[in-house]
Amino acid sequence: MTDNHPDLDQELERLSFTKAYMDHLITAQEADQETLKKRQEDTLSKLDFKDSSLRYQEMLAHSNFMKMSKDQLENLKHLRKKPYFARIDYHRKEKPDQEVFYIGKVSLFDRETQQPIILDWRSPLANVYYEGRLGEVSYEAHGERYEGALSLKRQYQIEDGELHDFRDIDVTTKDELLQDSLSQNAESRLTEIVSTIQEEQNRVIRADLRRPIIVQGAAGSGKTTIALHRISYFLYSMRDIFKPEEMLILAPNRLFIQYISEVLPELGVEKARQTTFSDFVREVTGIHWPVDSQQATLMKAIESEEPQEDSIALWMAGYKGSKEFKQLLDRYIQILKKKYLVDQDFMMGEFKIKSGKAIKRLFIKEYNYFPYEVRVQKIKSILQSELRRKKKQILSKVAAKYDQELDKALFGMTDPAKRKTRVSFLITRKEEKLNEIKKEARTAVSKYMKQYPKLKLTEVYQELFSESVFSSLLEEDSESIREMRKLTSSYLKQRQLSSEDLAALLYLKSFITGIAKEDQAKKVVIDEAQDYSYLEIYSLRRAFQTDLFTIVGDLAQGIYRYRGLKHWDQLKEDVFHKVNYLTLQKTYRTTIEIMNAANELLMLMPDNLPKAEPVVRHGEKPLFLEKQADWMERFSELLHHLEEQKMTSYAIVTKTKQEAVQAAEELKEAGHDFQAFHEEQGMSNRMILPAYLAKGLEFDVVFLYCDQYPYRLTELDIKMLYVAMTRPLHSLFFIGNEPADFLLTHLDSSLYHTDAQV
Ligand SMILES: Nc1ncnc2c1ncn2[C@@H]1O[C@H](COP(=O)(O)OP(=O)(O)OP(=O)(O)O)[C@@H](O)[C@H]1O
Repeated sequence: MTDNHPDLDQELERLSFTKAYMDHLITAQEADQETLKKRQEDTLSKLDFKDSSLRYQEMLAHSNFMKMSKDQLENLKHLRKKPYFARIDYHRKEKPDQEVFYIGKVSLFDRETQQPIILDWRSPLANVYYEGRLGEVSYEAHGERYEGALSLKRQYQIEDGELHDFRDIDVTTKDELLQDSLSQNAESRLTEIVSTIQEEQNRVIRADLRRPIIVQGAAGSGKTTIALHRISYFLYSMRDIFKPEEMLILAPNRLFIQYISEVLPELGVEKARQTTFSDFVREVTGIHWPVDSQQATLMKAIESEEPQEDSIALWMAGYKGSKEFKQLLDRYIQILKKKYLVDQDFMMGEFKIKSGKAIKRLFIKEYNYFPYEVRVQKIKSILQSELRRKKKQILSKVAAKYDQELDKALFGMTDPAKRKTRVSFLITRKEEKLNEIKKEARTAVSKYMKQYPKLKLTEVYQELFSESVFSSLLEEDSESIREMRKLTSSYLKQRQLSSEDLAALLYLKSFITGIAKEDQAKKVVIDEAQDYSYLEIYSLRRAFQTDLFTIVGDLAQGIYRYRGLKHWDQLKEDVFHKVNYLTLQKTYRTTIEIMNAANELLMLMPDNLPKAEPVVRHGEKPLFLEKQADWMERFSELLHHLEEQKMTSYAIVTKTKQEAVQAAEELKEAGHDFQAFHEEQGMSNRMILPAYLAKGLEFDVVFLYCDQYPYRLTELDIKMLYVAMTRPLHSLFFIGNEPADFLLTHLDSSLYHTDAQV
């Protein structure tokens, strides 16, 4: 603690003042709660079964309000433990004096003076703290730029409402709070980092919210964390326009969703919808056929002896995510569209209500922006209302015509017998005619609408792969394409899908029916975006009709490269307009020693991928442990030693799923209980999982384990190894038969230890 700092008393006083103010608010809120509860009980006691639904609605509104203020109360109590984490002293040019601002997770205003007691970290002025060095600093708010001078940036460590420490940051001192935060242990969840957001990260969070953003960030550079903070910033800045439920977060798998979900309440974004691409498409299309996951395709390819280039499954996955396939779908969509081009006149009996030309025009031109089925519904309403309008006119016209004839007969015919017959004929005929018209009117619209097709998504997709349709759409032909058609066709016949079909289904659906209102998202965040195919992202963009995408990923970790994005230009050029492209090069997760080894591995890859720059934090070099007969004892010793060092979360990462299962059994026999991976089971502090599932996660200690499946010098294996090596925060071990199992022989031997050396 900074015991003899001249500002210590002032800081302690400030904290007490803030806490006292919060206490005052808490007491007031609690009293409000009591009153509300009483009122609710009162209403309830007076309620009887004859009461109107209005009364019930009133009660519901009441209880919602109670819940809201209960949440507010909980938040306030939680906040009291750490009301703020930083302070800035800022002198805005046009103000007479310098002002002091305390920055916290949410703002708090003095109710009487309206002065901020705490400034929200997302507020425009707080940007000065993240961006600014001491000296001249400006900030932008409500479209205006304010100039000023920053004379102090101070960070606080407050725990349970007690001030533990505070430090001033200027250009020369390193950000110690960041160092402290990084040396902590990994819980089985992601944490919130508002107090230590770095400049390059802040730029991503606050980048123009109305433009799509793509972030290429190194492993551990904070992409996931920053993407979530950007949503929080988005919701704060656009709170009048967007609701949290309108946000969609797409994560790579369910395990990952569990991993991020706990940080969401802290950031106020827990109501954002979180799902995977596969679950999302299945839900919006309502297709619940079994789907072969992309992991399954990857695993099969990894476990098989066949060279990956020869795998038809991988080739198919690549093709079905490609731009070529999208173009083929576009041609198919044109064929489907033709089915909707009805151009018959809309008649009610012999009366024309609307010309076929005008109806077709509505479909092609006026309603161009809507999906086909929506256009059809709109045409239906137009026809209904025109019919209603014209029916009246037609009925009175027809009636008038008969009345005229009647007049003629009554007053023009002299022979009474003939007149009688004629009049009675006309009266009956008039009645009949009017009834006929009314009857026609009742069914005219539905009869006309029958001309429009009723397309079923699965059937449409199946039809695409029929030989005649497919070959008519194809620009080039090849053996692989023909095989893909046949395989897909027979798969679909068995009512089965592979995950690569989902993007195409979503794409087709967006043209045919569109996405239901409740499934619409106004802002989309895609994590691990390198693993998405071109068509997956294109179909999402098309389905939501919005450009508000935050896309974060790392091409170096693109283990699904056969299907995923090869470079970001594909999205920048083709999918979005005016993309903001940013990079995150600094990496925060792991130590310099681990990152150096991982960086060197990257160099084995053909693409010229930029190395990640670790922030200054040292640790042990990775250690290779030979899997000899006594390896389990050595492993137990290591675990014991690491536990003494207070490491809490451990993962054993294998290359294949099969190896993970075998290793889990072997370890269990030796008394080490590591939870075998399972997407649904969630995170634990001792896990064993294949590399593809470890993507995005982190642990204090990682053991890369390899017995039967050594990593080969292929792009896919290098990337998987890279993903696995960048998971630990503190320590990395290789357990295998020889260093070559982990391609260590291709790295400089000074980058790692072997068991014999220690
Ligand atoms: N500014 C920061 N202050 C403190 N910790 C940070 C900061 N930025 C990132 N971290 C920490 O670094 C780790 C990596 O962050 P995150 O998982 O978001 O990175 P990522 O880029 O998504 O990683 P990967 O692509 O390897 O999965 C997390 O533990 C996160 O809390």
